[in-house]
Amino acid sequence: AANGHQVRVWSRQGSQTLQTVLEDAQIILSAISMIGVRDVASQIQSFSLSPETIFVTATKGLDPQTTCTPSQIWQTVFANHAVVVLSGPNLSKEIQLELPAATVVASNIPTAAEVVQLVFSSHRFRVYTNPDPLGVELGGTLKNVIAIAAGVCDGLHLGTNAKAALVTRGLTEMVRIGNDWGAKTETFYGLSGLGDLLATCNSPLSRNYQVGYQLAGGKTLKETLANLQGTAEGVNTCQVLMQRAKQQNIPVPITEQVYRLLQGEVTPRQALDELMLRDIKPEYNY
Ligand SMILES: NC(=O)C1=CN([C@@H]2O[C@H](COP(=O)(O)OP(=O)(O)OC[C@H]3O[C@@H](n4cnc5c(N)ncnc54)[C@H](O)[C@@H]3O)[C@@H](O)[C@H]2O)C=CC1
Ligand SMILES: O=C(CO)COP(=O)(O)O
Repeated sequence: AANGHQVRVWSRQGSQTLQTVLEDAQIILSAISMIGVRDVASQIQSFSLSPETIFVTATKGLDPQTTCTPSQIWQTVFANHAVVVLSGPNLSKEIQLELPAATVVASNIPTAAEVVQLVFSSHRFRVYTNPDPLGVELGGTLKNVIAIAAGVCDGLHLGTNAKAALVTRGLTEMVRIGNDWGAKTETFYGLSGLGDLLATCNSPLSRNYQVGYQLAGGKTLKETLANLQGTAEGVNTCQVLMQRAKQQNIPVPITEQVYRLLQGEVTPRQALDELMLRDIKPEYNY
């Protein structure tokens, strides 16, 4: 809107129908939480859209049934449309305050990513393109699980060394899973991976971080989620990730402890001990 584009917003709480809001849209941006993506995509499928309409997805989650990413869902439903992933260290409260931020847009159709880059770039929002949509999307999605762990780390007052180790080894875990999925390693070292890790693992504005912090303070997951404003996608993502890591035999020790903590199988302190007492090993298997 700040760039002079006509913007219409739809939410299921609003008075306008989805069809009215999407009429003649050149770009459709979805920031629906993961749980609603498939439902909203199938509603839109029955509308008549211009073949030029570009879909942009900002959701950071994984489909529990299929392990599909949100962009894979949009692309399956709208096979003939360009789909662009938008992801980065973008805590919405800061963007609302017009503080400077950067993000990444990625698509299999580079010209579509360039259109979206132009539309969203402003003197307060710097947008980079990237040719690896899967990596960009997985960066934003997988870091939510590490942000829960980072909240636990701070909630237990484990110190800066512990946090640095956790985030760094968390990134290694993200690269491992991402590579197995087909994403490029470098993408995870960019804004949508490392960048988003730095933002969400260090900010109480992150809902995923808040979940970990509250659990470390002795709250149950139910109590924590009941008091949370917005969606902490990492809770569901962690389940999907564990399932996939087991199937593919990928070592994900941090994700596994977050999973066990969310299931109530370990306390935050036990999860910490389990991580610290693992077999010693080289940092990388070159
Ligand atoms: N791409 C990026 O840089 C960022 C992405 N996100 C992601 O954006 C998504 C939304 O985050 P927030 O806006 O903070 O969460 P939120 O919980 O505040 O909003 C999600 C919205 O989705 C709606 N929704 C859920 N199911 C629906 C359905 N079946 N039909 C219609 N609407 C439905 C909810 O009513 C809610 O209004 C999350 O996946 C989050 O991880 C969040 C921050 C930055
Ligand atoms: O992804 C985000 C910012 O980039 C938002 O993080 P949370 O979903 O943890 O609030």
